Order: sequence, then C-alpha cells, then structure tokens
Amino acid sequence: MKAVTVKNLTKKFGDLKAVDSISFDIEKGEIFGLLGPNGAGKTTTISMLATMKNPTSGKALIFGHDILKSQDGVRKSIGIVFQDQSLDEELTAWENMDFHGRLYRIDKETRNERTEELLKLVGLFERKDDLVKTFSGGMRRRLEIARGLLHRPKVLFLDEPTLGLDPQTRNYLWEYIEKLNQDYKISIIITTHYMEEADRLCDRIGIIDKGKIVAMDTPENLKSKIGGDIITIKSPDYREKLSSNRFWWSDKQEFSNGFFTITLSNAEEHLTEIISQLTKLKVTITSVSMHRPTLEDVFLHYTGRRIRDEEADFKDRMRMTMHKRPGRH
Ligand SMILES: Nc1ncnc2c1ncn2[C@@H]1O[C@H](COP(=O)(O)OP(=O)(O)OP(=O)(O)O)[C@@H](O)[C@H]1O
Repeated sequence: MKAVTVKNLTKKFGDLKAVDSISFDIEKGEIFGLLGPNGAGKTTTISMLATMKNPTSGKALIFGHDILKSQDGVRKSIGIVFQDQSLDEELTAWENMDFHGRLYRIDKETRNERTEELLKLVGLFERKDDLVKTFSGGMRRRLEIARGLLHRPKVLFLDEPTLGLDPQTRNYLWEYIEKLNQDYKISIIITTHYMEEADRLCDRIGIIDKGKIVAMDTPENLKSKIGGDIITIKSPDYREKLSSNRFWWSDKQEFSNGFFTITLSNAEEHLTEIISQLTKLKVTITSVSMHRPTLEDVFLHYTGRRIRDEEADFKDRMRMTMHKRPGRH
C-alpha cells in the first residue's frame, strides 16, 4: 500500500486556485519534498492531507484512509509540525510531550518510555526539565518534531521545518530528520522553499508553482534533465543590448531578474569566447559564475522564474521578529 496517494487535489479560495489538480504518490519510508516559492500552494496542500482544510475537489488517501471519509484514521496515522510554533512556552520540554501524549490517550508508561526515547533522538533529553521559553529556535523545532512523533505516526508532515533558522542549526536539524527517517522508517513530506534542503533530504521532489506540480523526480534526475553546465552572467542591460540575438553556443538561454543564464555542455571551454563576444557587444557584465545544474536551475527551466529567495528571506526575518516578541505562544 502507498503511504500517500493524491489524485487531482484542488483547493480554491474564491477565484484563486491555491492548489490546482495535483497528483502524486508517496512510498512507505520515502522523504518527499514539495519545493516552491512562497504562495505556491505547499501549506494548503499539506493542510488538506492533514484534514485541516477540505479540498474543493480531488481525492487523497493516507495509508488507505480517505482524507474526507476517514478523518480519524488519517489523524491517527499522521504527525504534523507546522510553520507556526505551537509549544507551550511556560511548560518544560517533558511536560509539552506529556500533554500531547495525553491528548492521544497514550498510557503513562508508554508516554514516559517514548518521551525519553524521542527527546534523546532530538538531543534534548538533558534539557527535559527546562521551560520551553528558554529554548533557542532550533531546539523548539526539534521538540516539535519529537512531539509530532509521540503517537507513532506513519507519515510526518514538516512544513518549512528550518524556516528562519541559521545555517548551522539547519544542518543539525537535517541530521535529525535523516536519522528519524532511518530509525523509524516513516514517510516524511517536507515543504520548503530552500533548494539545498530539498536536495539534501528528499528522495523525490515535486516542484510546485502557482498551485501546479510542474516537475517531479529524484533531485538527481531533475538536475540531469537540464543537461550540461550552467553559466550565469549578472548583467543589468543584457536584454536591451542583445535584444533578440541568439548565439551558436546554446539554444538554452534565459533572462530573469537581471541574470542571463546559458546552458551548454563543456561550459569551461566556451566561457572565454562567450565573455569576449558579450564584451564586443558592450554588454555590462557585473559577475560571471559557472556551475553544475542546481534545483534553482530546474525551477527556472520549468517556470522561467527563480524561486524568489529575497522575498523568502524577508519572510524569514519577519517570522524571527514575531517569535522574539514577548508573550507569543
Ligand atoms: N485561507 C485563505 N484564504 C485565501 N487565500 C489563501 C488562504 N490560504 C492561502 N491562500 C492563498 O493561497 C495561495 C497558496 O498559499 P500557501 O500558504 O499554500 O502557499 P505556500 O506555498 O505554502 O507558501 P508559504 O510558505 O508562503 O505559506 C497563496 O496565494 C495564498 O495567499
């Protein structure tokens, strides 16, 4: 049986199709990523799968439980860590876990056993008696993940698990996520707008834009489908200086957000010539870089746009500011 089956799932808010007829399957033990910019429809998708929002149309099953007809069955099968923190800051780590266990009617002995095991898994056992309000952002996120696993879900939803965390904490969290996937063999659905996160963690990725899945495969296959190497030239006036010019060196050229991107094989052999041609045409070149295709290139290839990192970073900063406000739970 598939862990998750999604068929033509759609969610409309008024005229807006936030999720537009998406379909995918997830295997048992697989880490599946939904990668896309802010507003792409990632949170809405997992809210429907977690029975928190009803779809406008379409169907989804979690280990055979229909998200509309068997909501209890779905809820028992899933653990959720959403973007907004939902821990009680005035309770200790242990108390937060215990409270959650009671909600799921887990008996005391099992609760204690699992709480100890999970707090050890996420490296918080030593801090079990400390109030959550003394925890850093990364520790809180780890505690939320441990809590989401307490009732032994078969599928774990992680909505932007490392949003707003610094790179080092993000790395630690990735290690914990990998470890729990290996130790518990649970299926994990991650939403993220961080390409590196999707690349590192996910067995397969669905690239989502404006409510639609535009590509779906393993990170490696997605990148290799791009073909060749990528040369990125930052230039404010490329478009105006070259207008409709196309060069022999590649039929794959994109211009987006002030960056001119050329895809071709053996890029290093052609780089000097490309730069000299552009210089002759008086194109202003601010910087040049050359790399193997990344998931950002994959996104650009399928959508003609970049994942708007600036906007995402702005959102991260806003969230951090909000979380630092005293008294926020
Ligand atoms: N309750 C709602 N009412 C109206 N529009 C909504 C609602 N929830 C989401 N949307 C809209 O649906 C679209 C998809 O939002 P969603 O939150 O699923 O995106 P996302 O990919 O998760 O991005 P983010 O990480 O910013 O949350 C956006 O245009 C958003 O404004």
